[in-house]
Amino acid sequence: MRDDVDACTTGPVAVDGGWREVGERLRVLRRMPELGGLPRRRLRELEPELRLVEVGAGDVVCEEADPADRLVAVASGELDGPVTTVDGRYGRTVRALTPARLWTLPADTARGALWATAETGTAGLRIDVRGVGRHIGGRRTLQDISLTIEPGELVAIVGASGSGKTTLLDAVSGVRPPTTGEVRVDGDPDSFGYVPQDDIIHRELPIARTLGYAARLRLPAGTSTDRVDEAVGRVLRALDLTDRADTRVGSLSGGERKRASIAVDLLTRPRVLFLDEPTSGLDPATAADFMRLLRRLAGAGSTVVVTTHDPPDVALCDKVVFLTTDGRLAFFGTPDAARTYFQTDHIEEVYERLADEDTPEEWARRFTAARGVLDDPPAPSGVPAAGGGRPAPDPRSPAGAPSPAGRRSVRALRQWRVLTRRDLDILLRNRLTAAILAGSPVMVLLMFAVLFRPHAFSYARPSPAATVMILFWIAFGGFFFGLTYGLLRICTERAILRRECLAGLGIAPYVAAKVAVLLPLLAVADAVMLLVLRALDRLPAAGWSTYGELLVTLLLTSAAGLGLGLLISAVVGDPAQATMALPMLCFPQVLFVGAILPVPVMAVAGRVLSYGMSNRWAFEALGHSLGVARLWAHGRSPLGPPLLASYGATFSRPVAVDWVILTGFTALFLALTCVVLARGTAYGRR
Ligand SMILES: Nc1ncnc2c1ncn2[C@@H]1O[C@H](COP(=O)(O)OP(=O)(O)OP(=O)(O)O)[C@@H](O)[C@H]1O
Repeated sequence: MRDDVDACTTGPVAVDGGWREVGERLRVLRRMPELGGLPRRRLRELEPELRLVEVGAGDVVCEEADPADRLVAVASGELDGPVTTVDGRYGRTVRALTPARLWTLPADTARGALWATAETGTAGLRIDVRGVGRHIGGRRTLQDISLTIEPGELVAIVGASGSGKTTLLDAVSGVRPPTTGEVRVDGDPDSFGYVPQDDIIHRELPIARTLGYAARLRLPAGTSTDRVDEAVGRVLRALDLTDRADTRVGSLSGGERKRASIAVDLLTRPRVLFLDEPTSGLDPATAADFMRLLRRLAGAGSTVVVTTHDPPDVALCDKVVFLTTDGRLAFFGTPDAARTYFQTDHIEEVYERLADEDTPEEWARRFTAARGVLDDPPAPSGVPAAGGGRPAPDPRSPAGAPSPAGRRSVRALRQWRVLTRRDLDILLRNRLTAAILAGSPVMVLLMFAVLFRPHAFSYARPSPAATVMILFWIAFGGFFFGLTYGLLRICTERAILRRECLAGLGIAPYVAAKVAVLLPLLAVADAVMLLVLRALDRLPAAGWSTYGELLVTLLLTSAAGLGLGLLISAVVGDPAQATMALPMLCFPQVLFVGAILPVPVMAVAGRVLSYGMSNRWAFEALGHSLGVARLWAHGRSPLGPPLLASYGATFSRPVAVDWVILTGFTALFLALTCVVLARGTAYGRR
């Protein structure tokens, strides 16, 4: 985006407004609706950027091809239409109808000011990286990196593909802590943003809605709805996304999605912001625009660290980190110092030099020797300047990386409420998922109806073998619904969760929100299953209390299935693995439940395993509630008594005991889910 109005119009020439111009500027800025509400201090910062220009009749004031290029206030004369706003809403060519005098301000500058004003944040943080290394799968992907990033600096990490840029960013940000060395953050970060390479916002929701939920999760408890809307509107304006506010994230272009992704972290002004290749996939103009926005964020005080492949990005940064092809530090300093150090005019040539000349060890050794005379600031007292120092961890950041302690202002209950609403919103908007959730119980019910004959529970002509199968498959149905409802819920949004944990989200509210949304749906599916099977006479006539008991049992087995599904979803890496795990989770719950083979008849190992099957307790509770022992013993089927003998005391346990066991399974699975997620998200431990 160009800063100079003369560059893209046919006529405008800057004029000297004399002493009156100086007094006029602030008044003009205040009149510009796009800047309404900016504090006087910010307007004063914009003042020098405002220019008075003259255009002749018919001259182009603003070109369609350059939407959002500038803001214009007409001092005298007439234009043939409104000029582009800061969010680029008009985007049309505007000409002067008469000779005119105009005040012009680069829209990029205005956006930067809006952005910097988004929150009255405090200064950025200083980050000391000392002797950081990382081993992945027995391989050293990062080796002995030591550098200091000052508050408010924009720093680029560059290097060849596979050189360890993302690994370094993750280590510095704490997303994946280093295996050796440490990262110290000077101060207690209460705002910490991380924007990974992938799109990591829910694709189902419109961008404004996504930001609304993100704001409610990030802004302090008690923030009013108006304030949330205001923050969302401001960030949308600052990132040129206002006219896409109601567009589903999945329907945005790649560049728009990138901006939407960073917008989430700009709702609260982060003191430190890490971005992994934020400009990849953007056209050069958008990429430059984006980097200038980061530049302004750093200018407003935040510390910003990006990885990038694009040399033009580096030019806008205060410092650049060059990595050798095997993850060593080849250089750290200003871009100008880099050109001097590598004796080249162009940053892109550094890549070639690092790849083709000398070994990575030699580059690293040379920089270690040279860094004393370069512009790397001296290490703070007590911290070695480079090369594997291992000072004692900073008590304020015990993990050797920024701690989340300061960001617990959003209470767990509030997080749970926001996440529950968001999960429900996502579920309802994703029609395919909603159809599968509603459709699978219907399909299962249809199969039951086709499989079982009516009257199996009739006292006059019971069918003991059929009653066993009906009980078992109902129990399994409840378990299966829960399992499948939970299985894809976490693994599909793992990156989003990791990012939200960095912003202060608690794991427990996250898991509790999943349960809060899915359990009522499961209750409906279970109740419908019982009602339909009763209506079709596959279940016996019995009082409300009996059916109430059956429903509680089914809901508890569904809850256990849901807990197991969420646990597996937390453990696996992606949806394909979760889907592959499904049969392995179902088989034991069929074989070791005691329906196909009664527990007393099983081999010892099978009997032991049956204790760990939640379905076993559901099956036995259902049998107890429906009085199958009495039916088999005294019903008119000669098969009943011998069958009962093989089942022994299976159905004699009080239902309440089975309920306690089923509740225990659910609690255990959910607790394990939280533990797994906390271990998998750097800041999830809370
Ligand atoms: N989970 C992992 N398992 C195994 N190796 C890994 C893993 N993550 C990264 N690596 C390896 O570590 C090295 C550095 O990876 P990293 O993603 O940090 O590089 P990069 O410089 O960011 O690459 P690019 O520019 O292509 O994104 C690579 O060789 C990569 O294959």
